[in-house]
Amino acid sequence: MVLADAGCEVSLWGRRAALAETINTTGTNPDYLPGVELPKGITATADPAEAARGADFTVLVVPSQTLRENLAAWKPLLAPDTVLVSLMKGVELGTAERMSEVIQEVAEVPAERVAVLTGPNLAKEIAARQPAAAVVACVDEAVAQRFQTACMTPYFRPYTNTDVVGCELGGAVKNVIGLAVGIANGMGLGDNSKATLITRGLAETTRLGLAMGADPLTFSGLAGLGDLVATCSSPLSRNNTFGTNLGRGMTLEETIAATKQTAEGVKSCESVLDLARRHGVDMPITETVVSIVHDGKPPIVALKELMSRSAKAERR
Ligand SMILES: NC(=O)c1ccc[n+]([C@@H]2O[C@H](COP(=O)([O-])OP(=O)(O)OC[C@H]3O[C@@H](n4cnc5c(N)ncnc54)[C@H](O)[C@@H]3O)[C@@H](O)[C@H]2O)c1
Ligand SMILES: O=P(O)(O)OC[C@H](O)CO
Repeated sequence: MVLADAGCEVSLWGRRAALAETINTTGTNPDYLPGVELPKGITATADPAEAARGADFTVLVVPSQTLRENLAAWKPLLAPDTVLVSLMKGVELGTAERMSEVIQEVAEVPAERVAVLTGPNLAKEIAARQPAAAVVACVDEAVAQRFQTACMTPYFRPYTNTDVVGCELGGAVKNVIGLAVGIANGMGLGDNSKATLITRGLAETTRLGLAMGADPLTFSGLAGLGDLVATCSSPLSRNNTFGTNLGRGMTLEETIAATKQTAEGVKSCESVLDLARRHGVDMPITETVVSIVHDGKPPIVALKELMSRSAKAERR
């Protein structure tokens, strides 16, 4: 929608031919954005070759854990010199790779051909054309500027950044902190507790970023604090809602069954913890989320353990 509103010709791929046909004939996507009229200039197709043909930008947005498999199939179809843009906010399980790393590896393209769009961008609010800002990150600033121009509209304001590592970590770790805040919310905890999780969550994100060569200032920007605030305060966030259901006492199976869309933090909390361990970084909130979501630790027990850690200085 944003690209079409910005004047681009958009070819949208989806797995289901019937849904692509509905989008083309009704100008709406009733399964994902009911009641929203899509702009002219979007053509949907279930044929990836048709979607990829001649594209200046190939925008990738599937669940993070399926990207490698999807992109391997699409690689022969990509237009020469196309810039691959990731909208995904996850870290791959097993490899602990960021999405731009998976893209470079699978598509065999240099970092200069890969950009990331991230920031406080809850889909339903964007679809309602409510004002929002975002970050386009690429190691090549000129490439980031090209995509910035391609997606700038009166309601969508993208900034550029060359710190791809920081921008991607901000997007992936905020989902884990969103789960933690949701759990606190579901347990009936108040705003002091949630503000503590957000602030200390940002501290552990920044520690990981520093260890991985990111610019610490990125984390006080849209990809860090901005997205953290949106995710941790909105019931529209799938990660936040997932955590709230767990905190209210639903089992993991019940919570998964109640979640219709992708809550990236559920899988990425494990890969973020993997990254932290590889880089020797302490991420106690992430560790707590993993223990609740994957090891079945009752939230009340995990909370007690988190609060009884040894005393520390705020900044180390
Ligand atoms: N929805 C948002 O507000 C939002 C905002 C910014 C970024 N993102 C990111 O976008 C990514 C995707 O999330 P989403 O909101 O689109 O999720 P979603 O669950 O709404 O949609 C995922 C889409 O991927 C398809 N899909 C599922 N498995 C697939 C597979 N194996 N191969 C191909 N397609 C598959 C689904 O059919 C669906 O159309 C995530 O990384 C998320 O963090 C989402
Ligand atoms: O619904 P969530 O939790 O995946 O969050 C959506 C976006 O990432 C918010 O910027």
